[in-house]
Amino acid sequence: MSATLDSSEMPQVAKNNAGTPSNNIVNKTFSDKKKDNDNNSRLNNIIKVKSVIPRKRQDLLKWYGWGYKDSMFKLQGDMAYFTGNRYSIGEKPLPHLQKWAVDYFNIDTNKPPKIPKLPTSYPESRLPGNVKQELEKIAPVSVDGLDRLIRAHGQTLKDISYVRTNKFPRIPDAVIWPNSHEQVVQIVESASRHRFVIIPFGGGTSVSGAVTCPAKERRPILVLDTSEMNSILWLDKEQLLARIQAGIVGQDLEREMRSRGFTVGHEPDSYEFSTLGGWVATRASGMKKNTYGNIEDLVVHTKVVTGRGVIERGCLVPRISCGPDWEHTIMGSEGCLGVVTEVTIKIRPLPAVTRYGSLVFPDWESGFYFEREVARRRLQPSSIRLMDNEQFRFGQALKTESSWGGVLLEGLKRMYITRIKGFDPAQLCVVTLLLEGDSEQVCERERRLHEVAAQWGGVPAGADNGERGYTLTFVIAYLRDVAMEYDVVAESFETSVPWGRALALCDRVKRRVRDECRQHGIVHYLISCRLTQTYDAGCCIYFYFAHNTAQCSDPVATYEAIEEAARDEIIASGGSISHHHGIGKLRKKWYTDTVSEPGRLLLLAAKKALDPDNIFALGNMAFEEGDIKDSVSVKSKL
Ligand SMILES: Cc1cc2nc3c(=O)[nH]c(=O)nc-3n(C[C@H](O)[C@H](O)[C@H](O)COP(=O)(O)OP(=O)(O)OC[C@H]3O[C@@H](n4cnc5c(N)ncnc54)[C@H](O)[C@@H]3O)c2cc1C
Repeated sequence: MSATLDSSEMPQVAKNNAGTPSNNIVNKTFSDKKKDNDNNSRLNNIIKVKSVIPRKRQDLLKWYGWGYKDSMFKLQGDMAYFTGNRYSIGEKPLPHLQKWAVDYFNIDTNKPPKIPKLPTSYPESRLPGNVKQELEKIAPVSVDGLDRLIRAHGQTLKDISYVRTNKFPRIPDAVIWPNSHEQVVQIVESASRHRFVIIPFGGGTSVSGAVTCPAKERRPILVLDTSEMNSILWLDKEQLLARIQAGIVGQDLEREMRSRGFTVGHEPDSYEFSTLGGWVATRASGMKKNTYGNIEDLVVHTKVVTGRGVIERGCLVPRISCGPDWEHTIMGSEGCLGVVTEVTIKIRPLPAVTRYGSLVFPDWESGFYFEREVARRRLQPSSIRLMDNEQFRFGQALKTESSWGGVLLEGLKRMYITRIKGFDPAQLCVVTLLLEGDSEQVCERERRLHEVAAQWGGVPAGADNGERGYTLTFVIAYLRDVAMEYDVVAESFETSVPWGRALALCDRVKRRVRDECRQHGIVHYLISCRLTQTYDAGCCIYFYFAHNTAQCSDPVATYEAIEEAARDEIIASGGSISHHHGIGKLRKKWYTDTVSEPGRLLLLAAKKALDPDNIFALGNMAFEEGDIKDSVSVKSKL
């Protein structure tokens, strides 16, 4: 195997600071043996990546919400704007956003925004002093209140509401930052000896409550922050593979790969902050999965530290017919079976051409049938997304220009679409496209897509609109913070569904949400959806729901009750518990209906086999939350 490495930086060889050999957990792993063979060429070229995100995350990121501290929506007078210059709409007035927010949510912009105050006190750490000292010999440890608070949660509405009001029933007792697989082995051994709980923490972007501390846990909880484990261990240009530590953040990974002429191509909307290990642990899906695959298609090999030892396959092969693929037990295990420390992942040469595109359709059904036909013919470009009319209008509200009507409906294009084609602006829908490949492939694919679009009344609406659609994806995540400042709660939920049931599902879920709002006395709300991924057998539908909380004594509980009703409707309509957001604690209720009893028992058996002491007591999926009794309950169920 000819391995070519790119960095001249010296390796960060893992140190056992405690000075004790790792005895309990398997000492020599398969990939160590492999390293012995390839040592000379690989070890000298480990690339320690300098992450955009510092260890003190709070220096760069908001402690109470989404993303960078310097990036947020602000309402001022009758104008809205987005601060900072990290995103294309930064520091530009958004003349339509405030009117849109008032129209939909009846917000009172004269009231001062509710900006949360940093807590002044935190629960005392329950980590015993002797254990802390032992851990400090392995890797840096913090018991600082804010370090613990910001790693007590992910990004669900409840998480963010609790962090803003300092209402968490339980936060971690300490945070540790290992920088190597070997250090993780020692930490897990220590947990086994001293009976504390470990929560693996990547980017904290979970939207399922997966990373949130189990409220009932009585043992000390240690958050194992993977962010210092972000080295590229080797990169093989011939085999198009790279072995990477699991804590690398998406944007760092992509930047490093691009600078060497490659891409992993996995771009979930959270990829600025989420990590490789998090993607594996949640079975993530990226926006360009049509070209590069979802995470399960990209991963070739994982190395995982469990309570029972290190689990990994002994060879690096593209496929193996060797019984059920247990690596799929790790993918989607949501931190409950162990810590993913290293991942071998496919890489691709950078495409010669990246082209955006957009199409306008007279209504949702036409756009939907276009997408269905594209999937039937397997014509999907890297990304293809259909937005409903509500989202089209929201896109208009985020325009930086002052003329109402929007980019899509400007000038001649506007006249063509509305007057000549006769599209109703209150019905029309937009498809955004992202095409990658060589110039000829991209042109040919675009031509064929336009041909199919024409059959469903679709009209090309230009590259700028497509690009804008994709780049705005990253700022949309910032809206919830400003919404909460004006008493609006918001969240997204998603599903996968067979083609034949998708249209009915969208209809029924929207109707159910409207009915629920009526029953809860909610007048001002938004329910909207888009079709974000397509497959041979169906698609992913992604809903946004937001409402004014004026009528709600407990806004989060009301939101959750409505989302729960929506999920019941999804399941009744033939949809799944989740397409890529995972189960966590939020969607556990539907786990047993999704997986039959033998399936649940198989998961519990895997837990018993890999984590007999219930070190990873996160309480996600089929596992009960928390305290030491739960490990017994897992055992007794078997
Ligand atoms: C704005 C926004 C957009 C999003 N868009 C997408 C999207 O397009 N596609 C998508 O799939 N998801 C998306 N998500 C969800 C989320 O980003 C993914 O679930 C992501 O994979 C989580 O990665 P993370 O590193 O942030 O993990 P975390 O949130 O830190 O953890 C998630 C779970 O994985 C476990 N875990 C993390 N690292 C490890 C590890 N090394 N070993 C073992 N367990 C580990 C944790 O214990 C936890 O149970 C989005 C979320 C937000 C807030």
